[in-house]
Amino acid sequence: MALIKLTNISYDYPNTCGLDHLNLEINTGDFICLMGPNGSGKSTLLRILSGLETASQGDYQFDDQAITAAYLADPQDRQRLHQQIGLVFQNTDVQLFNTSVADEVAFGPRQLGLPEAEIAQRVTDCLELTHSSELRDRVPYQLSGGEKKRVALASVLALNPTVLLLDEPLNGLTIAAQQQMLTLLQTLQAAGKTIIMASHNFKQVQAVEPRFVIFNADHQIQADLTAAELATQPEQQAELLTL
Ligand SMILES: Nc1ncnc2c1ncn2[C@@H]1O[C@H](COP(=O)(O)OP(=O)(O)OP(=O)(O)O)[C@@H](O)[C@H]1O
Repeated sequence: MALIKLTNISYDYPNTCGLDHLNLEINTGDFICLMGPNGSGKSTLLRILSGLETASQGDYQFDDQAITAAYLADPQDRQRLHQQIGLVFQNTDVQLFNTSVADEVAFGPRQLGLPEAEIAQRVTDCLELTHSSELRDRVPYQLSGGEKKRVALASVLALNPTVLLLDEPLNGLTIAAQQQMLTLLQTLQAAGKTIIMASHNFKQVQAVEPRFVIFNADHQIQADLTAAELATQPEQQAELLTL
């Protein structure tokens, strides 16, 4: 049974199409890389999966639960989904709003009402995991782009989600930091998490051998391939190198 099942999902913005009749199944432990041209719908899909938006049409099932506008309108149900699916935004500035990194990472667990000792442990663990321990007393707003990405990821991990959604997590990072981020995501996958990331960095991402879900400019899924399948398709690979 798939963890995530999208059936005929479309999303319409006021003047433009965001997604056009998507069908997609994602299993627990998958590592998926969403690729495609600018504006093809990758961020829109991540927003729908996270429950920030609901599809204009179609059916979204998460862990056998239909995620509908009515479901998301219920604060408890919405919180349950947000606990299970964490989104690291492309623009981390919209995600970071606390006055210290430690408070930023503690924010989600505090919202859940966890005991302070448990919160403190999660903050320490998630900062360590994201190589951000030395940032704990810094002001998030003043961090570098790469540091902000690590702290945003730590703050999402602090909720211990089953599924991690990341919108262009490699953007603005040095090659070394990109590799560090991918290694971390692989570690999380090995720990049982499901990883779904949007990226343009085919060369870097290729090394972690994800499943590639490739969009076309018409906001549809053009191909859904394992890394091994993609390796047998030089034309598709050449196209991904141009994104
Ligand atoms: N808030 C919005 N209002 C109107 N149209 C939008 C909005 N957000 C996205 N769109 C449009 O929806 C389509 C899909 O956009 P989306 O951001 O999902 O693409 P993307 O694949 O993530 O692009 P990129 O690679 O540039 O990040 C595009 O045509 C875009 O212009």
